[in-house]
Amino acid sequence: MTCELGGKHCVPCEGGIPPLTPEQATSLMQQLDSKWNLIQDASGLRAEWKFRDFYRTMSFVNAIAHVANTEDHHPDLEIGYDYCRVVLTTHAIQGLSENDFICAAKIDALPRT
Ligand SMILES: C[C@H](O)[C@H](O)[C@H]1CNC2=NC(N)=NC(=O)C2=N1
Repeated sequence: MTCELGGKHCVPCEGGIPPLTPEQATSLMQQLDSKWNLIQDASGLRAEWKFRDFYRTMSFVNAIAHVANTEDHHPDLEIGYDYCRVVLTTHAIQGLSENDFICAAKIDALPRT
């Protein structure tokens, strides 16, 4: 198995399912880059990237925006001159769903300069 998550697509989530348990989330973390960390109680996923300048930061941010719009699943982004912080959580269930891991895997696959 190379990356099962990266080949999947997000399924619209409007609630009605339980968030992933910490055990389920920890298991899925194995398919993501080691940059990603679980937020306490496995309520979200967080990662940070550093860049050489604002142009490179924004190129990456725009690529993330494309993933988010294509998958209809939207991370919280914090951006500065040379960094981008990403938090993924599924608002509708106030916790993690597989959608968060699918988006994270697709972000991992983006080219970075
Ligand atoms: C119907 C549609 O899938 C939902 O409104 C989506 C949009 N993007 C979303 N993004 C995130 N991060 N969490 C959500 O629950 C969410 N819901």
